[in-house]
Amino acid sequence: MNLKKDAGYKAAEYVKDGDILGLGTGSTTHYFIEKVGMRIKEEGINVMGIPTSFQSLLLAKQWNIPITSLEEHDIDLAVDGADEVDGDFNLIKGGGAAHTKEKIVDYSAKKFIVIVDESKCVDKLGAFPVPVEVIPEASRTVINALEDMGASCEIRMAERKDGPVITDNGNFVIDAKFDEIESPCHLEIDLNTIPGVVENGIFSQMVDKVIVGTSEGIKEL
Ligand SMILES: O=C[C@H](O)[C@H](O)[C@H](O)COP(=O)(O)O
Repeated sequence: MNLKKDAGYKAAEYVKDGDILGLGTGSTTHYFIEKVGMRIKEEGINVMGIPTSFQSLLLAKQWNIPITSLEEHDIDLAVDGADEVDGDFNLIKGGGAAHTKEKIVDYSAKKFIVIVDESKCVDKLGAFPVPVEVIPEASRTVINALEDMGASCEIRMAERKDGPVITDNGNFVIDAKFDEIESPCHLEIDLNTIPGVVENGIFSQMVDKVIVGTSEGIKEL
């Protein structure tokens, strides 16, 4: 049973001929991109993708999905994963450090579908730390500001490289753990007012549908 694959493949059913697609990042979106590639090959549908990361760019190229950009096109449908989803469709994203481009793409789409397995569904956001992308030179002052807001912070370290994770945009990521996130919408706005913050991983707007892979089958919320 592969719940991420179930959700990703289901979302690909919403792709229509001629669509411009926002291609999210991560292990769940992997299956969406794969299935879109299969539909291009088998059904001959005509779509183009706007990637949210080097990961989704490379995967899209592997599946022969034509690539375009926001300079050229508006997005009909964006499909993306999440690290947490609450009952009001607020999200935490950025477990793969891709949330800045994801937010640009997802928020600009006419329709935004989130795909997750059931482990990502929560009553309240916050067990997963909020990823905050920062200009490297601002790390210390941003951490000070985040701590003043009640978070405990860590600069995310790379696993197969010495030193910090460097995002696709050349920045650091601070993982900010808040005890409670009372208002995702306010926190999303407040975090972005700290000088040096590029973007944070709270997504409190724009989600049209959540597709959840569960052990009892697909649920569409
Ligand atoms: O930065 C990464 C993205 O926000 C991902 O969409 C998110 O972390 C979920 O990834 P996965 O589907 O691999 O759990």
